[in-house]
Amino acid sequence: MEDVVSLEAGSATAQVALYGSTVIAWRPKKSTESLLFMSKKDVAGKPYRGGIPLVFPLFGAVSDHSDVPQTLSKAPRHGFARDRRWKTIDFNGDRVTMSLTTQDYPELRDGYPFDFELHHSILLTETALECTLKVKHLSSSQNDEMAFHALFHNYLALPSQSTKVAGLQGRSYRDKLQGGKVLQESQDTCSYVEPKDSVYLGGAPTLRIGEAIELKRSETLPDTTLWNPGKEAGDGMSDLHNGGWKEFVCAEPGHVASFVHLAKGQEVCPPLCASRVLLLLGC
Ligand SMILES: O=P(O)(O)OC[C@H]1O[C@H](O)[C@H](O)[C@@H](O)[C@@H]1O
Repeated sequence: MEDVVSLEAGSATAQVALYGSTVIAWRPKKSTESLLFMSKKDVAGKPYRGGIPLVFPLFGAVSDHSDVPQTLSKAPRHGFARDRRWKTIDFNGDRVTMSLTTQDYPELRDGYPFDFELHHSILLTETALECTLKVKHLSSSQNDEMAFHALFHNYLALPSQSTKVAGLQGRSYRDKLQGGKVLQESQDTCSYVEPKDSVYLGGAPTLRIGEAIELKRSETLPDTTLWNPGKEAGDGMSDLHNGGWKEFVCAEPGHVASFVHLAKGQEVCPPLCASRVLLLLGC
């Protein structure tokens, strides 16, 4: 089985790695390069530092949250979906669906006592990339309610020093660099000039990132994290090339400010978590 699935739609292309079901490249029509940042440094055994890693079932570290249920108390940082090999269950040229299940990985139940299925579908069109994550809590679980966070960790190949994000004015946000202090966004655009690590609660369903990218998200993804490590932390990251922090901004739609509680046997779709990223200009 190939490690990477290639998608094509007219002259647009995308690549999805089985490792983490990570979209590692996305080139819409008329674009000569991928619009997704990818680090030039590869550290074996670590998730991709770039593309669109998936965060599930915990965002950040256990210590970042005051409401972590017992069932998530052993979850690794950003969960386990981004560093497991997923399985391709459907492929059709411009669309692929991959799965991660406790049937394939029974050992996941040791730290997260649920039976579940994750299905991640990626659809490419000439101008857009649409990612949909479906979460199913199977009735064979020991526990009645499965708690989780989910997030699409989009690394967009845009200059961190000049890119602005529109659509978050007036929203509350948790500034993770100030211990989670809740502030209100007064600016009509947000920038990444300083280190940035903020979880915005709500906001317009479509965010404009820079000049050319629109990020659309479903109602099931109410939060958006904006992150760039800045120079000091960025240059200290073992999996990021020197100066790499200047080459990306992360705009991450998710359900991470609180936990989703999914009853046993219940499937929330369509879709529980859907993130749509599309090229607005230049096509
Ligand atoms: O280094 P990672 O585990 O991939 O996390 C990278 C970043 O992800 C998110 O954006 C978080 O809000 C940040 O706090 C974190 O630093």
